[in-house]
Amino acid sequence: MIKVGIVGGTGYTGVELLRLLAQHPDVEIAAITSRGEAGQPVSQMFPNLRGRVDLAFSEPRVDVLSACDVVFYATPNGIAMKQVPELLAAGVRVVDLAADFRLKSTDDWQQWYGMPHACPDLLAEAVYGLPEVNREAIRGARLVANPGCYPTAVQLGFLPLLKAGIVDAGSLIADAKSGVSGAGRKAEVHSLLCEASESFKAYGVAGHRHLPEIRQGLRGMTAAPVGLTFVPHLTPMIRGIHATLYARLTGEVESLQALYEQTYAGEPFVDVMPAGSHPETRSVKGANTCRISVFRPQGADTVVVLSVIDNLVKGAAGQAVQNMNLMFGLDERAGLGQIALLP
Ligand SMILES: NC(=O)C1=CN([C@@H]2O[C@H](COP(=O)(O)OP(=O)(O)OC[C@H]3O[C@@H](n4cnc5c(N)ncnc54)[C@H](OP(=O)(O)O)[C@@H]3O)[C@@H](O)[C@H]2O)C=CC1
Ligand SMILES: CC(=O)N[C@@H](CCC(=O)OP(=O)(O)O)C(=O)O
Repeated sequence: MIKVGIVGGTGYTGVELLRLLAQHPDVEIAAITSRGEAGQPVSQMFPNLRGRVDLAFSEPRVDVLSACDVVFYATPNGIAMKQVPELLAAGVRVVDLAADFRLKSTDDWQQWYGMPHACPDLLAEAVYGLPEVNREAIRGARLVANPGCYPTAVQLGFLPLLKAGIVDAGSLIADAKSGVSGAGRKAEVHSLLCEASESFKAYGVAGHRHLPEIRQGLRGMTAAPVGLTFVPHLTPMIRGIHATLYARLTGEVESLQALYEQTYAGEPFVDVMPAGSHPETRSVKGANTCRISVFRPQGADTVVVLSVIDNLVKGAAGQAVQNMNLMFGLDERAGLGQIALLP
């Protein structure tokens, strides 16, 4: 059994990791941390885990985490980078759900996250954990940077078009909407019921920290210069991301539908919907799936792609488990068989 530690076990992505890992056939959960809840039994705080997780929250101490085979960081940005060098030195592998190891440029990190990087020497080694792009590098990696939620939906949506070189990579548009759990579990005014429900708004239009991450990923898919307009929105639902993507066709393609189906043939967690479908966020709620459909409205030169994920699963904890499976040579699908909840 693989001994797993979770740092940040009381946040939404930490609890989602617990839900998935408690059902994983090859995993033993060995440590779950929370500074605020240290000493409290996990199942007392989260009764859905009664009978499944028989541990109490502990302090995030490196000496305790060093006994694990792999540690997941489900913590705010800038926390993992302070502990990861010691864990790697102790032979522990790490999957960071935060952004600490996603950007390759320390200047970009400083600019978008507003703090100096604590271990810039590890950025080259860290593997960006989008399996549909980096599967081979993830196998055997010591340190995986799990992608952000918006970046997962947007990159998977654009990938077939950029790889085929049939769109203007300089004028891409990603219009994305997220459920409120994307903001995490900490108390904040903008995520209160009365603030977030029965309303809908864009935010971060001038620049969101996922912009450099998405741009970096898209640059790896094409030799052409990439230009991206990214506009996130907060929508009054709990889980889910719906990304509507626009690109201008510049090259010939017989069938966009066939291009998407061929690109993702054999991918266990990307589902290309039948032509003409409009994927709904509820069709992926609780599942590690990205559902995609592709359109060319009125035969004009604009391609429209619809890409939906659950921000907490394929956008965070599920993808992290998928990465762990690859790192340890397991079946990539192990523990990730959940079907979405309807309604
Ligand atoms: N929510 C989402 O949809 C997604 C989130 N992410 C990323 O995943 C990470 C976790 O997000 P989320 O679960 O939403 O966050 P939450 O705010 O819900 O939870 C954060 C967790 O981290 C712990 N924590 C906070 N500060 C520290 C610290 N200094 N040292 C150790 N533990 C700490 C908290 O517990 P305590 O304070 O008690 O120790 C808590 O358990 C973030 O980096 C986020 O950006 C990525 C993709 C999607
Ligand atoms: C709705 C909402 O607030 N979403 C978050 C993004 C989700 C996330 O946690 O992204 P990282 O992993 O990169 O931090 C936001 O826009 O800040």
